[in-house]
Amino acid sequence: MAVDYDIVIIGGGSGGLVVASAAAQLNAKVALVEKSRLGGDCLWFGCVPSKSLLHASRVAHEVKHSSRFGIYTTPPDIQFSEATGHVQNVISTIQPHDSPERFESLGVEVIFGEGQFKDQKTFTVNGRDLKARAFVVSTGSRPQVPPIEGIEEAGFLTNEQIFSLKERPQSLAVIGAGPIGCELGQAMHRLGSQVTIVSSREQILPKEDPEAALVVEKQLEADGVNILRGKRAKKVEVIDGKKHLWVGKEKIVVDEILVSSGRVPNVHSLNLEAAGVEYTEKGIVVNQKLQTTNKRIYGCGDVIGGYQFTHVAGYEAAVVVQNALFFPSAKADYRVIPWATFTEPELARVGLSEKQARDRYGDKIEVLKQEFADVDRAQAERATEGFAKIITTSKGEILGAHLVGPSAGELIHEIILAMKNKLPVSALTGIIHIYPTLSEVNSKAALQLKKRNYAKNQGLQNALRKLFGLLRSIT
Ligand SMILES: Cc1cc2nc3c(=O)[nH]c(=O)nc-3n(C[C@H](O)[C@H](O)[C@H](O)COP(=O)(O)OP(=O)(O)OC[C@H]3O[C@@H](n4cnc5c(N)ncnc54)[C@H](O)[C@@H]3O)c2cc1C
Ligand SMILES: NC(=O)c1ccc[n+]([C@@H]2O[C@H](COP(=O)([O-])OP(=O)(O)OC[C@H]3O[C@@H](n4cnc5c(N)ncnc54)[C@H](O)[C@@H]3O)[C@@H](O)[C@H]2O)c1
Repeated sequence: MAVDYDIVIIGGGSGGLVVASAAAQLNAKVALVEKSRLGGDCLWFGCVPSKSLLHASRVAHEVKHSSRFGIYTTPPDIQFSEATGHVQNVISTIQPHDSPERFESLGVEVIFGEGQFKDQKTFTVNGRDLKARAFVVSTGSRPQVPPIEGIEEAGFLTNEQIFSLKERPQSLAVIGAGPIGCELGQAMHRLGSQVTIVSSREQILPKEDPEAALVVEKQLEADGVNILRGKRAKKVEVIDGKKHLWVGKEKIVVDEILVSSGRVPNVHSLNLEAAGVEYTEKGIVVNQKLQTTNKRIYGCGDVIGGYQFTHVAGYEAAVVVQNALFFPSAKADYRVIPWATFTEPELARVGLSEKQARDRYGDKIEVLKQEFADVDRAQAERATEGFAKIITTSKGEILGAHLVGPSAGELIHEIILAMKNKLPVSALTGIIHIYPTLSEVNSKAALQLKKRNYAKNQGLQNALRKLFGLLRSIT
């Protein structure tokens, strides 16, 4: 039986929009179903507003601390509503790229509505039955609200409200010390809120290299952020307009609470059961080809769990386009997935952690660590906290990298390129790095393997000593 569409995409965010534009540009017949606005979390409540708010907060911090460069100012007057106004302006500037008009001009049929699967082959929206050769579920995720007694009654903020606040909460408790909690905790503190971060683990940013996370933690504390480690928020009560939050045996009194304690996949209103699509509380179950348990239905982005990043949703979208429109042969490859947390200092990672590398390769690994303090450009800018740590096999194959420090999210890309193309770590010393740039942190880290191997090679050292002695004697 003929169908109307090559592909129907449910959810128009980072993943769904990439599928839609690529498929339409390949001349496929495409429908995109979106329940609210195109753009998804990244544009409206995620990457774009958080990086914009972080930038405003960094400027405030720089101004406040400019005397270390001999520049004296009065303390900055932070107009919070203008800082969030800047955030909204950035969103408005980027939004046309994700607009329905742009997608319609590419040939995508954009349908606004919240639909459901009717059966294995049909998605119904606004009373219309959409039949397609393939479907993609890319409905993203939403904040997980932890089981804290009284939280619903007391009220709280998530990433869906914080960027449109007009008034700065004088004090803010941030529940969760993952990337959202650390980025927004630092931004809000630098913009004038008194922030307390509640971290369920001893280590903030628990998915990161412990030494690297410690560098971020020290900066947060130097900023004045209060961090409660190894504790969970348990109960909240409103007394005289203030929120009293019990964290273990401690009580903190704040004006507002930001919940940043993880994400849940948006699966529930889709009637996935009717389509034979299995899911767990982590997300829709997919195979390596990103097919769900119904082979005609694919999943990509946050809704399938895993790495919840815009660039990963985009990568998965490319795999889905190939498999859904043509022959399902492409497999998602998660070996070289980078990400960064945009606190100051930034923390960027690709590949294995030191522990994962040791678990897999035993002691046959090398940990090449270079502090930013030995990089002249970092000294010039007094941004010397942090390091690059590159983990390799003894032969120099790059297994992972962890950078914490100025512009770490930018600097990691040459390592990603080397790793993806299976270049040895020596490739990072094989190109000339411009002096003085922060990127020297990578070449200096990489050079350590050469130095280490030379230091171990007594035979070569003796031979060179003899050779130079001979050359001197005959000159
Ligand atoms: C505060 C914050 C900061 C972040 N910062 C970064 C960052 O710096 N870098 C980075 O890489 N990632 C970042 N992320 C993560 C990133 O935003 C997500 O990984 C990314 O948006 C996931 O894309 P997606 O397509 O899966 O979901 P989304 O982009 O959220 O898109 C899902 C879309 O589906 C729609 N939808 C939901 N249910 C339905 C339904 N039933 N029917 C129809 N449509 C539906 C939604 O309205 C939405 O438009 C951040 C996230 C947050 C919360
Ligand atoms: N820069 C970026 O790329 C960026 C920025 C923000 C978010 N993100 C994405 O969004 C995802 C979600 O971020 P997130 O920070 O919400 O989640 P997360 O899962 O990474 O961290 C949340 C933390 O909160 C803790 N927690 C849970 N309940 C708690 C409680 N009651 N009290 C105290 N702590 C509690 C969890 O143990 C966890 O460590 C990230 O994993 C990432 O993929 C990316």
